Amino acid sequence: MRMVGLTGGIASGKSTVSSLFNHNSIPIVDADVIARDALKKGSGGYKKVVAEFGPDILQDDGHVDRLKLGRIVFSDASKRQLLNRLLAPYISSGIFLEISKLWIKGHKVIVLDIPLLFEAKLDKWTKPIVVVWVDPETQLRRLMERDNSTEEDARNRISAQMSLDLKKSQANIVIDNTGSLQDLQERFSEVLSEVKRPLTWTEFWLSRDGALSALLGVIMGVVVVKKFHAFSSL
Ligand SMILES: CC(C)(COP(=O)(O)OP(=O)(O)OC[C@H]1O[C@@H](n2cnc3c(N)ncnc32)[C@H](O)[C@@H]1O)[C@@H](O)C(=O)NCCC(=O)NCCS
Ligand SMILES: Nc1ncnc2c1ncn2[C@@H]1O[C@H](COP(=O)(O)OP(=O)(O)OP(=O)(O)O)[C@@H](O)[C@H]1O
Repeated sequence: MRMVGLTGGIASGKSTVSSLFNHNSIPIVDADVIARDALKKGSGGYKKVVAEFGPDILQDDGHVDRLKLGRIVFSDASKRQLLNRLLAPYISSGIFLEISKLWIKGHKVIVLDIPLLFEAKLDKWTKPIVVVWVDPETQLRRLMERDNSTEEDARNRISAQMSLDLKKSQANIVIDNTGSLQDLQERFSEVLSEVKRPLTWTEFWLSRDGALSALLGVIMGVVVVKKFHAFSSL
């Protein structure tokens, strides 16, 4: 199985690119969705986070006030590290579970949309790594427009992540998303054909069909050797 890593900076356009993959029948594992589940009221992650951050981060209905928690962690690196540490086991096991489900279904190519792919050192499990890059002014503008946030909040969120230029330098494929959605669609078509090229042997053996072929090969090998032994001892 080929596990494509999709990452970038906040509001650089990862979700937009991941929906293009989805429209082309390539399944997505979305770490933001898994992280949201990990903070759902009553979950293990929720309990740990509330125990550490206190009930002040809750809304009246008991759900986490994400805007409030976001303001706290994106303006304080130590609080952010604490939140990351508390949620990391739930997020990584959630990612593993989603990958396993797709493996069982026999998918050959999947995309892991993980904003903190490099920061969480998950990059070593994915190849190729696609980084969605935008120039800093466009990133700030799109983030403020999308989240209806102040410049200060937006800048805090951007600086909570590894620099987008550093991510770009570690990518196998870069999508420059500074232009229009039409430009993005054109670049995406090139990327899609790269991502869909035939699997390498390693990727094939890591897929469900490859693993089953290997298992079948071993079983047949054992049967042939046993038959040969039985025949030669006559
Ligand atoms: C702090 C929280 C509650 C804010 O929620 P909110 O709904 O405002 O933002 P959302 O979850 O949609 O995240 C938006 C983007 O913020 C960035 N981001 C999220 N968490 C982090 C983090 N810990 N460090 C740096 N950037 C982050 C990502 O680019 C993400 O795509 C939430 O982001 C959270 O629980 N973060 C910790 C979990 C995590 O690490 N998520 C990223 C998955 S790899
Ligand atoms: N090429 C583009 N032209 C104009 N707007 C765009 C373009 N690409 C993305 N956008 C818009 O920019 C915003 C950020 O994009 P998107 O939500 O895909 O980013 P993201 O990287 O997934 O963000 P996050 O890290 O917060 O999950 C969205 O409002 C999206 O509609």
